[in-house]
Amino acid sequence: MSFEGVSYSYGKRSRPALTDVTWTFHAGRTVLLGPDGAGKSTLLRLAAGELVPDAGQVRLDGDLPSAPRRRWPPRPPRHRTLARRAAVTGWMPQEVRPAPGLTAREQVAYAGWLRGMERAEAWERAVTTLHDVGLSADAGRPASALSDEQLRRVGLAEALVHGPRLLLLDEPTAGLDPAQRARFRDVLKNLPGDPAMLVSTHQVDDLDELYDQVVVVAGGQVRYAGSVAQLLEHGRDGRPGRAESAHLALVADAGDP
Ligand SMILES: Nc1ncnc2c1ncn2[C@@H]1O[C@H](COP(=O)(O)OP(=O)(O)OP(=O)(O)O)[C@@H](O)[C@H]1O
Repeated sequence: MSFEGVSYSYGKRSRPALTDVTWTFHAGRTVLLGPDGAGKSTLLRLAAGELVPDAGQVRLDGDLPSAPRRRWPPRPPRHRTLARRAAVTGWMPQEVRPAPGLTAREQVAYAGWLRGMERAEAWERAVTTLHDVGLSADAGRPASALSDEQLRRVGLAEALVHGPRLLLLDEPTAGLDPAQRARFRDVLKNLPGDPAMLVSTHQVDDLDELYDQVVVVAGGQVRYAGSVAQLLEHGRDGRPGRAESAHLALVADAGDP
């Protein structure tokens, strides 16, 4: 997936959430870092096809460019592009909500159906996907009765059920305690098929356990894209291996608080 000169604003009067972002996602696991309001969620939502750029293009490998948002009426190729992106990507937003009245299995199967799977296939795949995220025992429970951490795993299963090539996860471990975070990280590490991932987070203590690439976003721009090992060399406090200081140094360089 590549971003080519992508800009996005939520409204005419608001400051752009992303400005002229050019960046290419490479296979593997990439973590997206940056302060609050940096533009991480916006970048992920553009990657998922949930938002359409004001300017520039977000492309899957070899696909058609997405038309700029303000071109009207939208042309059929754009719809085909977005439909394909929905099939190829799996998207987990920051907040996973329980679907009222549905069990965990029904919620995951419904997500599969929305992504174009046959009903029977989605129903069966919901079982294997819930197994993959360690929730087999809870598949028949109402989603609303699950803990916050279990609900995140339902959200992950929803993102995975249709077998995407690229997982896009927006702060999947925010608000979890350290033990829950470690459990969620193990689930991500051991997913069958080892899908490519782009994951935003504020947790920087254990980056190298899961990720190989890092992107740092600040002020709506990509300030750094490279390997985790290279990022760690950016620390200013003379303590190599400290992702926290390395990432803060980059953000400070960008003039952000
Ligand atoms: N729905 C929205 N309407 C208006 N402005 C928005 C909306 N969503 C985000 N923004 C603004 O766009 C900018 C980028 O926000 P975004 O959520 O992408 O940042 P983020 O890096 O994901 O932040 P966080 O780590 O707090 O989730 C911010 O200035 C934010 O206030």
